[in-house]
Amino acid sequence: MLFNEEVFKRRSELGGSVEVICGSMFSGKTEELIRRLRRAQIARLNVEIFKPKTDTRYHETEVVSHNQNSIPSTPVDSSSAILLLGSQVQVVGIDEAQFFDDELPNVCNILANKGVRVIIAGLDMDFQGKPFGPMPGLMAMAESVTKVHAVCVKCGNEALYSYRLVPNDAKILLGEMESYEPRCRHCFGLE
Ligand SMILES: Nc1ncnc2c1ncn2[C@@H]1O[C@H](COP(=O)(O)OP(=O)(O)O)[C@@H](O)[C@H]1O
Ligand SMILES: Cc1cn([C@H]2C[C@H](O)[C@@H](COP(=O)(O)O)O2)c(=O)[nH]c1=O
Ligand SMILES: [Zn+2]
Repeated sequence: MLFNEEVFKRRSELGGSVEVICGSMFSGKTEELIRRLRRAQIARLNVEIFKPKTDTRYHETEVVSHNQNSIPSTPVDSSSAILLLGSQVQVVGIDEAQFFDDELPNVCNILANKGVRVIIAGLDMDFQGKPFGPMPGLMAMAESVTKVHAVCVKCGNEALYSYRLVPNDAKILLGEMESYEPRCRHCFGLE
């Protein structure tokens, strides 16, 4: 292997990183993910985007924001599929990360150590305000964590919780405004 290829290989392996975008529903997580991924595509980097097969809310294959902004993605049923399909590219995007299995932090670590820039969006808390799936592990090992906020529908302050409007105790319940509304710390405690 020529010296410059070796240097490039080392430098590209050094270029890996994990970025997490988290917050409540309607806080702009998907919008920010799409923005960062579109910039990588403009920079002509090899980008692969994944979402959990369970997320069929707006579209079967596309990542879609509440503003109907969208970007093509590959639905997968496990984090190991991301490792398989994402290790030959420069940038990997993951939406709805809260729905993935607990192996996702390890998968993202392996990808970043191979030089991949990994950008992840997901709910940090569920409707009860509890940590959601692999999100705590992802936030712990990330170079950067960006917490975004929605507007509390009750009082207009910054919202960090997703209040469930319907009587259902299941942790996973797909939905949008008919089932959830963003609330601040004070209003989350109200009926
Ligand atoms: N209460 C709210 N606070 C902030 N944005 C809201 C609210 N309700 C609806 N939105 C819309 O949701 C968009 C964010 O959508 P999206 O990025 O898909 O959010 P997330 O992925 O965090 O659920 C905002 O740009 C805004 O147009
Ligand atoms: C709080 C909460 C949400 N969900 C579901 C509802 C939506 O389908 C997604 C989150 O979507 P968004 O991109 O953040 O708007 O997750 C859930 O299943 N369980 C919950 O506790
Ligand atoms: Zn409030």
